[in-house]
Amino acid sequence: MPIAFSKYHGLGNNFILIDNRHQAEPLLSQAEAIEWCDRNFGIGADGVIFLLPDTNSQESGQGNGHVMRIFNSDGSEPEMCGNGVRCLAKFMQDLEIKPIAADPTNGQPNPHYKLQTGAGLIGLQLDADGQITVDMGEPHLLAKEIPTTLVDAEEKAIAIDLEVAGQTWQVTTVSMGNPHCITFIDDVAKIDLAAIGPQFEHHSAFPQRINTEFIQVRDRNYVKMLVWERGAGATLACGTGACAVVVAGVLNNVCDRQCTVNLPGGDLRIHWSETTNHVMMTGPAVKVFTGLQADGIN
Ligand SMILES: N[C@@H](CCC[C@H](N)C(=O)O)C(=O)O
Repeated sequence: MPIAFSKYHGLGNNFILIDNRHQAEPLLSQAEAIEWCDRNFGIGADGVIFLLPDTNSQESGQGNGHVMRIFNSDGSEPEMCGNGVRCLAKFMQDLEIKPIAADPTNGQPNPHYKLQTGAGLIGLQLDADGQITVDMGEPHLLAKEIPTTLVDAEEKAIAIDLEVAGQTWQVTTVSMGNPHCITFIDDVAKIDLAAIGPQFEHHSAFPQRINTEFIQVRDRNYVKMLVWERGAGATLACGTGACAVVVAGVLNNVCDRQCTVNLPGGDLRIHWSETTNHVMMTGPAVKVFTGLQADGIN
């Protein structure tokens, strides 16, 4: 049976989405995901995202019965994806899955979905202007949570020197469920992403590899970001990365908690709440096309 799929993007970070609600295992293997993501011989994408049933949450009454899983374009499985989860919220709307009703008395001014992910239960608000606001949960900062060997397991790596490609970079590491290494620099235009990105990704200080964000601060509320993603390479945007950047910016005292992150694909609005410690991310999600798997790809 050919598999039906849809293509969505969040600021150019693009994904193949599969309605996988009828079975608990993803319809594609990790090897097939590599073929589907190939931009020359496949559909082309930064990753494949599956909307799966969540029998546990249905039983416990948590969430509204769905799970997100994602494979990167190299077939690896990350814990979380910020742009991907917004695309999935749009996909759920397009599939006419009923959202949970707004409840302003309970801090929920808009209809929303709840999804289980590798980073825990995520709340997705469907904003009146068509954007999606995601409660990305709390950042994790201990070295053992990233993981990184840059400092002792129970310590935080904030503004630590790291040697990469014969240069010393000052880095801060943050987990938004998945691992990020952030470095603040003078000018992102000077970065040769294809040359330097893989050297960060595979550095021995990061046993589970790493996503790397190169950041130029324009002012405390606006930064410019280039990203090299673990398992996907240079992408036009990274939602978890933008959240990690604002957390790192606050910890390094170069950003405010409310900050716009400008990426090659556009802007994300990030707010790291002082009261809840949760990071909120607001941005768009766009449907590009739907299709049916052809014979050419497995
Ligand atoms: N682009 C995503 C992150 C996808 C996962 C990442 N490549 C990883 O391996 O951790 C985002 O928008 O957050």
